[in-house]
Amino acid sequence: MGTGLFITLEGIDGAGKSSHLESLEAWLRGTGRTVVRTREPGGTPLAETLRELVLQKPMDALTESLLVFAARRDHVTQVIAPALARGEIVLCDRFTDATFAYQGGGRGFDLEVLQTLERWVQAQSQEATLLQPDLSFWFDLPPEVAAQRLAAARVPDRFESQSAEFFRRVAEGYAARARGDAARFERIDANQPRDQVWVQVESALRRRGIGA
Ligand SMILES: Nc1ncnc2c1ncn2[C@@H]1O[C@H](COP(=O)(O)OP(=O)(O)O)[C@@H](O)[C@H]1O
Ligand SMILES: Cc1cn([C@H]2C[C@H](O)[C@@H](COP(=O)(O)OP(=O)(O)O)O2)c(=O)[nH]c1=O
Repeated sequence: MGTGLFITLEGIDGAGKSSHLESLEAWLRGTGRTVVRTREPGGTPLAETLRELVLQKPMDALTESLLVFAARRDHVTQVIAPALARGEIVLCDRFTDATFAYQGGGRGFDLEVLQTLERWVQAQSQEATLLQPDLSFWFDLPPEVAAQRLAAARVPDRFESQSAEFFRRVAEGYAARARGDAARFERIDANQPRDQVWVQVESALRRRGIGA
């Protein structure tokens, strides 16, 4: 892998990720680097097709996990790894932490199976390590606040229409993942006005020497 930078945005639905993506992308471009903005599930024609299925069709948790990891495999090989090898910044709306949070936490699916799929999909040729983000922003917002924001905002998809209890488990899934890899995560207190949320994002970037 080259000297690229892999940044992901995570959090429960309604936590405010999309609201900050554009400013984040613009800020990163302002550092003079090329930015590839993408999302999961999705980011390639095949993965976007799989996204439609995952977001719309009923299926069990193993099928869901296999489809999000199949989408991820295509995305990693076609888009993410090549961009990082060119030294670019990849800014991705969700990645594998979302699988551990939604399929693992929310749906209660076997974390060991998810770890196996993660190893298969994120193995890097000729390297012992897995491809992982360099930095993951975790927009942390109480599920009841996220639900209030979403109720005012949009028609729910298959995940957004889940119960408050589901999102409490998703949030716990994110918390567990963040505990397991504390150096990679920046927890953002998303229960703040937008400008205060942005201040936290920007100061984390500067603290890590990105754009300094
Ligand atoms: N800091 C904030 N305070 C109040 N409302 C917000 C804030 N950030 C985002 N919103 C609103 O909450 C809703 C969900 O935000 P969004 O960015 O779409 O979340 P996500 O992409 O994480 O699902 C949107 O209607 C958005 O305008
Ligand atoms: C990446 C990923 C997303 N998801 C879910 C979380 C979201 O509810 C949904 C799509 O995410 P998102 O792009 O945040 O939705 P929106 O465009 O509506 O803001 O997919 C999983 O369940 N597992 C995964 O591995």
